[in-house]
Amino acid sequence: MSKLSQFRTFGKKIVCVGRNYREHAAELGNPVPSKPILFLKPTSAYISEGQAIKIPQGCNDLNHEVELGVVIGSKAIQVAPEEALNYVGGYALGLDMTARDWQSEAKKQGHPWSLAKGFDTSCPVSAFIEKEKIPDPNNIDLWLKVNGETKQAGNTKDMIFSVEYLVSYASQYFTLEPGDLLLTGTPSGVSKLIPGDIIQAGLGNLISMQFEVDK
Ligand SMILES: CC(=O)CC(=O)C(=O)O
Ligand SMILES: [Mg+2]
Repeated sequence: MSKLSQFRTFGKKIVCVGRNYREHAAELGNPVPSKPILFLKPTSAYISEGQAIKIPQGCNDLNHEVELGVVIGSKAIQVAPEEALNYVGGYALGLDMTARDWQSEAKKQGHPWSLAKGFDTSCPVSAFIEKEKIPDPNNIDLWLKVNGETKQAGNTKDMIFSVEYLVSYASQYFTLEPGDLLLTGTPSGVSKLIPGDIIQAGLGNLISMQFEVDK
């Protein structure tokens, strides 16, 4: 195994978990899942601070979803939950930007969520966070404000599936590689954004970030 403490970067595939908080599943009228719901975003979805979030053409209900991101540090293939944290290289804060109107339509039609979740700029991320700075990823606050008003305030202790379980589960199906990002699902409070909105989000007192929705 590589030296995880030397791992500093990310930017490869984005594996996302859906409905990992009961209150978020409830606010969208979705059932609580019995196993993790996984979907992917393309690497073209990444943006970092200083870049604007673009509302994709034709979307009328762009939502924010603040999420703990787990950065994979070494190749993980079918790892057990007990071993899973050994494959984590660090963390990041991520936004799973969602075209909610497109997602609702896709759900009705039984179609994939790729456009609703994977459009350009749909994955704003913070800087890399050292693994040692988050001794317990299953108990950390995450928050999001829009134009200074708190919209989301949660804690990863309310996740249905733990970080260990999610890394293990995803690794049963996808080889997780160094630099991959696992977004662990959003707490409740998602809301509609409009051009010019300023999003601020943070992970405990560790890190915060700001993104503007393109005017
Ligand atoms: C309903 C969703 O959009 C699922 C999702 O991404 C989540 O974080 O939960
Ligand atoms: Mg999400």
